[in-house]
Amino acid sequence: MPGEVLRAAGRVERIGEGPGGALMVVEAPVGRCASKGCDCVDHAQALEQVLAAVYAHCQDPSIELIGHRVVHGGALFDGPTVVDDTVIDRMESLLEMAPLHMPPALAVLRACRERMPHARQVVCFDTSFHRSMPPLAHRYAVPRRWYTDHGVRRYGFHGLSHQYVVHRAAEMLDRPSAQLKLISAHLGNGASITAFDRGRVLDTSMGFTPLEGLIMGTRCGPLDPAVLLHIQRRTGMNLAAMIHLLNTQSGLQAVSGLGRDLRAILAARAEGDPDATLAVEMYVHTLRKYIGAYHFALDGAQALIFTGGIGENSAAVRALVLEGWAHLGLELDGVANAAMTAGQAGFITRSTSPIKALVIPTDEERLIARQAHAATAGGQLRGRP
Ligand SMILES: Nc1ncnc2c1ncn2[C@@H]1O[C@H](COP(=O)(O)OP(=O)(O)O)[C@@H](O)[C@H]1O
Ligand SMILES: CC(=O)OP(=O)(O)O
Ligand SMILES: [Mg+2]
Repeated sequence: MPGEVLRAAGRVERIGEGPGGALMVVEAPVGRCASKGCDCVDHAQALEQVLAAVYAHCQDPSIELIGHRVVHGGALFDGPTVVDDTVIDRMESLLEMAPLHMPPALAVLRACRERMPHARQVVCFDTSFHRSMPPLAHRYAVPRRWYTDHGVRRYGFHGLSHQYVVHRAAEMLDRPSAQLKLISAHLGNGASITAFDRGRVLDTSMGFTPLEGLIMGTRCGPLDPAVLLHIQRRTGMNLAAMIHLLNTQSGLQAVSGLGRDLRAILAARAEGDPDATLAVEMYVHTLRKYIGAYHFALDGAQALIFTGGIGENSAAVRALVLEGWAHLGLELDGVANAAMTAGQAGFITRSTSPIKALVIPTDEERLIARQAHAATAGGQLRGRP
């Protein structure tokens, strides 16, 4: 049906729009994604559900194009890319750089190629939007050879989400994005914040992998790398095991002791649980530090965007982050903030506030659909060979 969007278990959508036949968008999930209607208990189950949804569509000859969200494009991909064997090989070489995300994405990509050979596939990368980031932000101050020979730099992630909400914010502010300085906070299971400077990314909080930056559901965010050496000396644990713990057993889950779902942590905080209270305080404190830093790095942002499961749905977190900034020119409208409903986009600052704050539901799938169409228009192939 034209215009129809089917949201199956996990993140498979069939979007019946655009030129030619139907298009399916696949986002292999990382863990529980309850806010989008998926009831999986763990990552393996989520992957199983996505594959089942792919198989359910595989007899459908009208699906001509499949768009995939892929988290890491490294230095090998700088835009949406039509998939062939070489592309798969290059993606294989990036597996280690996003260990939570790349294996399921590749598994789903392979399943789609095998089961739906009639469809073209396009991979759309979280990293592409951040390719415009200047060296002052994307370089780490480490030995030069790490950069030139080993690709050690800030890549940045959630680019599909940041790009989508920046575009929507420009519409809502009625100004071209080339004139806007924006801060976009994507707060989901993974979380990152991006400073957008009049058409390009100035800086973003995730780094070489999606581990750096903000405190997340199960990821640590800020950490002195010397901690790894200290723990290795004291416990004998190897580096791979530590990185695994930093990805899966850290963040809100580690501090609260209550798992990664911020809803449960906020509920425990309301009951006076000290670990839950500390987890929320650390989460908000880290976020406020980044917002302050980016506001100054941009020489003054015009608007701040909240998106992702937490950014879109938690008025409490938004209030904790934004309270007390009137002296900087951001006047929270507490009533508008509390009144925001799921799926709604809108302003949560007073109309007189010089700096605006907006809630914008992200739609990575829609941007993937657009990018997949654009990448296949005229048989054009993008990305470095
Ligand atoms: N009302 C809410 N209050 C606080 N947190 C929420 C709320 N609704 C959803 N969340 C959080 O959003 C997270 C999921 O965000 P989402 O962006 O959908 O995830 P993902 O990063 O997997 O795409 C959940 O783990 C949950 O902690
Ligand atoms: C890059 C990343 O962290 O993605 P997600 O939030 O989907 O885990
Ligand atoms: Mg997400």
